[in-house]
Amino acid sequence: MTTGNTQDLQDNKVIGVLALQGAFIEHIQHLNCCIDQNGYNLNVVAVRTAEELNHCDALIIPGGESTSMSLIAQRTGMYKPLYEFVRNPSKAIWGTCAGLIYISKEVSNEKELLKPLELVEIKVKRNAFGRQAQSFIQDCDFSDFAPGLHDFPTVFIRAPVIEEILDPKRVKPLYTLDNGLIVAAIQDENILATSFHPELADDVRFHDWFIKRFVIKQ
Ligand SMILES: NC(=O)CC[C@H](N)C(=O)O
Repeated sequence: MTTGNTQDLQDNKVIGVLALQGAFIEHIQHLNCCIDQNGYNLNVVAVRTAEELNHCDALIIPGGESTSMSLIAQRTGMYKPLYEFVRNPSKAIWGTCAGLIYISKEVSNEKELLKPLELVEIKVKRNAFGRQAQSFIQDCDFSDFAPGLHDFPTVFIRAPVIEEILDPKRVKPLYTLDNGLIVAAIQDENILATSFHPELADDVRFHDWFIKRFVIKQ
């Protein structure tokens, strides 16, 4: 019998972090910190194989280099398992930076060799702020969609932006910078895309919001 309490909702759910390339260790560390701080009954695993993927209830695709991530996925036979997994509406999916690019439907530039999962109905522009030297951190107030998430130190490293929402019925923008660039969006109720790297901030509140909103659905 489910009492409907948080414990039942958590019951050993597994959050996978795609570990083919990029900042997957930092995501794992942030998630485990949230689990330690809140006593969530959750597990976090690095995902490199279809077998590991199949045990997951959620998948985070980290920042890094999307062309490399894409080539490694193809060469390791992970493209098809990932393509199918992310289309399961019972799974929570979160792409950060290169991960946002990798789950997008269309990429408007630097798309040679890139084979995205074409999940999220958006067109993205890679390296939209310029090169590494133009990377930046700014405090953002995400409290409109994430209660209490004020003044979050938001890290943009050679970040993409969402140039166009291809299906506004399914995709809603969550955050737009003062210059009008969309840097966070949600598709349906289970897919999150962010241009920035919460895993590189010395602050786990964004990951805790992801766990509550997308995984245990508190
Ligand atoms: N920090 C990042 O993930 C950068 C993304 C990278 N510039 C790309 O286009 O794939």
